[in-house]
Amino acid sequence: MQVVGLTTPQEIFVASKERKFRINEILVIDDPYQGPLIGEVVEANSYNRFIPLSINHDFIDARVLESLERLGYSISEDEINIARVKLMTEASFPVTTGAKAHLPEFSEVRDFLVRSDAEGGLALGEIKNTEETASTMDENLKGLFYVYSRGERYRTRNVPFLLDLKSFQQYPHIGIFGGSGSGKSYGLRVIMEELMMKGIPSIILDPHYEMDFSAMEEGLEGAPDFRGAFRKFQIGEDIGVEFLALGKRDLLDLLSAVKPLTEAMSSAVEILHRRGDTFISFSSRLELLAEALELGRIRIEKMLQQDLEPAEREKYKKMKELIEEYPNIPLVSVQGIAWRLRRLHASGIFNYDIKPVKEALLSGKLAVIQGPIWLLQVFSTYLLSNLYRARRDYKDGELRGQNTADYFPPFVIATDEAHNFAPKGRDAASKGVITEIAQEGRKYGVFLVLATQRPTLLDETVTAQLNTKIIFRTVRGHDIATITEETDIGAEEARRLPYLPSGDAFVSSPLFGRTVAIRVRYPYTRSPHTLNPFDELKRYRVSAEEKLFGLLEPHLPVYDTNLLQVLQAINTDAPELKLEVKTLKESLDNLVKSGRLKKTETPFGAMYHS
Ligand SMILES: Nc1ncnc2c1ncn2[C@@H]1O[C@H](COP(=O)(O)OP(=O)(O)OP(=O)(O)O)[C@@H](O)[C@H]1O
Repeated sequence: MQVVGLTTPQEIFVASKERKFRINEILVIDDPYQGPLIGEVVEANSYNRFIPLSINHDFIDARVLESLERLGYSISEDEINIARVKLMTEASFPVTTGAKAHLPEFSEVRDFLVRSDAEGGLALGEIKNTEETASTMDENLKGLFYVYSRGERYRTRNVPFLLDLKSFQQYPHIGIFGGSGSGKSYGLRVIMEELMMKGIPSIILDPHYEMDFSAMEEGLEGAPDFRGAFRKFQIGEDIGVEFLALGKRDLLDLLSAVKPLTEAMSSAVEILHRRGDTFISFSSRLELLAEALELGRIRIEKMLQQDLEPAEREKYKKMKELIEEYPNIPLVSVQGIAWRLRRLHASGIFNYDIKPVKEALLSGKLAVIQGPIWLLQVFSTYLLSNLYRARRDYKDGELRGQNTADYFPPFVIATDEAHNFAPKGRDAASKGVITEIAQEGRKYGVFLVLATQRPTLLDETVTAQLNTKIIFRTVRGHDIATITEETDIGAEEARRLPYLPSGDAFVSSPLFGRTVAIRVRYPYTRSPHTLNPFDELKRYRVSAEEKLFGLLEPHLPVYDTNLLQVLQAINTDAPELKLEVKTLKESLDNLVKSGRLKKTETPFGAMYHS
C-alpha cells in the first residue's frame, strides 16, 4: 500500500495491488519526513482489466494515474485498489507521494478509537472495519458483546465503540436520529441496557410500550439479568400526580398539556387555585362556579328566598359567595378548565404520586414510564420538573454548603418520539423543562437521550445541545440537511445516510473529534413487539383454537341439533368468550379444516367428533 497522486495535508490517495480497501478502515501512513500519520478511508474503488482505471472515473485524476505508472503499476493489466484517505489530524505539510501505508496495530491508534475502558464506558457497538486492528487489542476489550449481521450472530471481532461515562459531564446529551426501521429502537434499548448494567438512575418515557427488559434473547452467553434493574410504571395505575402538592405552575402545565389554555383560562386558574387545594376542593369550586355563572346572580338570590332543603340552601349560598368573589371570570373559561380537569381525573392520574419513580432512581434503577402519548406529555412535564428540581435543590444546597434538601442522584432521561416533547415552532407543555435541562442539566448531572425520526421537527435549541449524535439511516432530504447542519458529518457520510443497513450508524461526538461509523451491538433483551404481526396473528389463532377445543372436548360428539345446549355449557365455563351459535358453528368447521375434528352427515344433521 502506498500513497499516490498529488497529496494535501488533509487528504491523500492510497493504492494497493493486493488489498481491497473498505470504507472507514484506518491506515497509518509512514511519511519519511513527518513520521506516522493516521487516516481513515472515506472512499474505496477497485479496478481491473475489465474495468480499467481511467481519468473518467469520478475520484481519480490524471496525476494519480501518472504516479501509479511511475510506481510500476500496469494500469491496463493489474488489479488496482484505490482509497481516498482523510487524515485524522492535519499533517504539517503535504504527505510524501510514494510513502508506504500499513494497517495499524491497536497501540498505534488506540487514542483515536477508544476513549474509555470497558468498565467506564457504555459499550454501544463495534467500530466498523477494524478487525485487523482489533486482533492486537488488549484482551479485556475483545469480544465484549454480540453483533448480528447478514443473518449471523457472533461475538464482536472489531474494536468496541465505548462512550465514556465521565465525558457526560462535558458532553452531556445524546441525540438518536433515524428513519423508520433504521435501528433507532434497538439503539435506545442498548443504551438503556448499558445504563442498567452500570446502575445509573434513568427514566425512559415509553409511548410504544416496548421498553421491557425481562424477555432475554436466547443463546447470548454471559447476558446480564435485567429483571431487578428496571421498574415499569403506568401513569394512572402505578404513578400519578399528588394534587395537594401541585403549585399553580404545575397545575397550569398539566391543564395546558391536555389542550392549550387561553389567556383567560390561565388567569382564571391563577385566581381559582388556592394553596392546600385537594382535587375535590378545586374541582367542586370549578363546577359550582360554572353552575353559578350559568344561573346568574339574580336567579341564585331568588332561589335562596324559597323554602329549600338545608343541603340545597348550603349549595346556593356557596354559589352566591363564589359569584360575588369571582364576578369577572367568564363562564367559558371555567367550563374549559373544568373539562380539562375532568379529562385528567378520568386518566386516574390524581390517584397516585411519583414516589415510586423517585425510589427507583434512588436505588439506581431504570424507571420505564408508560402511557398514551398525550398523557405522557402531560405527566412527563410534571415528573421531569419535579425530579429536576429535587436534584437541583440538592446540588445548589451542597454548593452553598448547606445541605437542606434530601439527597437526589444524578440521572438520565431518555425518550423516543422526542419531537413530540420538544417540538420546533409550536408550544408543548414539556418543552420548557426539556429545554431547561438541555441547557443547564450538565451542571446538575441530568442528562438527556433524545431519539426521533424527524430531527427537523425537534426544537433547535434542544438539537443544538445534543453533543453526541447517533445517526441511523435517514432518507428524507430535509432531515439529512438538518443532520449535516447540526453535526460534523462529512459530505461522504451524508451521501451514505439513505443506504445504511439497519443497525449501522454514524456517531458524531466532540469526544472523538470525528464521525465514527459503528454497528450497534445486539441487545440482550427483546422488545415485547418483536414478533412479526403475522406470526402474532397465527399464534393467537392457534391458542384460541386450542382453548376452544379444550372446552368442546367433554361434549363430543356435537350434533347440529344440540348446538344450543353445548353453547350454554361453554358459556358457563368461559363466559369471557361470549360465544354465539354462529361463531360456535364456524369454530367447529375451522376445527374440521385444521384436522382436529371430523364432520359426518347423519339423519340428525352434521355430527362433529374426534
Ligand atoms: N443493532 C442491530 N443489530 C441487528 N439488527 C438490527 C439492529 N438494529 C436494528 N436491527 C433490525 O432492524 C429492525 C428495525 O429496527 P428498529 O426496530 O430499531 O427500528 P426503528 O428505527 O426503531 O424503527 P421505528 O421508528 O419504525 O420503530 C429490527 O427489527 C432488527 O431486525
